[in-house]
Amino acid sequence: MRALLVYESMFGNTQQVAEAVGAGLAEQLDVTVYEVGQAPTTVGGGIDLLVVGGPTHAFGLSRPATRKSAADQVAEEPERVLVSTGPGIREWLETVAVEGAPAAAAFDTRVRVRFLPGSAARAAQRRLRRLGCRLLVPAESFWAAGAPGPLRPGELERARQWGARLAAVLTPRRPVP
Ligand SMILES: Cc1cc2nc3c(=O)[nH]c(=O)nc-3n(C[C@H](O)[C@H](O)[C@H](O)COP(=O)(O)O)c2cc1C
Repeated sequence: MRALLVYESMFGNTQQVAEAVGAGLAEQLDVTVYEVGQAPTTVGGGIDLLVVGGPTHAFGLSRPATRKSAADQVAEEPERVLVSTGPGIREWLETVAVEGAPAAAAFDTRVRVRFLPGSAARAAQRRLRRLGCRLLVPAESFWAAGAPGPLRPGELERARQWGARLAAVLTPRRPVP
């Protein structure tokens, strides 16, 4: 079975999580991981699972202004590299054509601050549903220690396990871990 994972990342946290989720999915599926600027404009009927991930910006999916704010932050720190330089997951989900009602799931990265609401993954999940996708599991968040980061300890392993579990839910021939 085939999976497509599309991620957006400014500072690199979501990119790392995406690669870990991809590794978990690859334990059972044929998976291709795309940075959103490189992602196809059509998700064909041969894709069984579509996974999208992005950073939470201003309580939801990024917008041009929030991406500019992140890019400005990166520009001030010469050791950092901006990962996504073009449109984000919001824009990709607004324009992509999805064929064949695939299964889907969404994740984000964000900072764990008390009473700070909002999740890019939940916003992406609503859009995936509108595109006719069947959500396999609830939206998942992976935690950064702050903006820009780094990720909290253990989050990459949790991301790999989440990917492996997604694949197992999609192909329940083996017991779900
Ligand atoms: C402009 C901007 C707005 C943000 N807004 C939120 C927010 O509302 N909630 C949150 O939990 N984190 C917020 N963050 C933190 C990011 O979600 C977090 O640093 C994330 O891991 C970044 O992922 P990336 O490295 O893939 O870009 C914001 C970061 C930026 C740059």
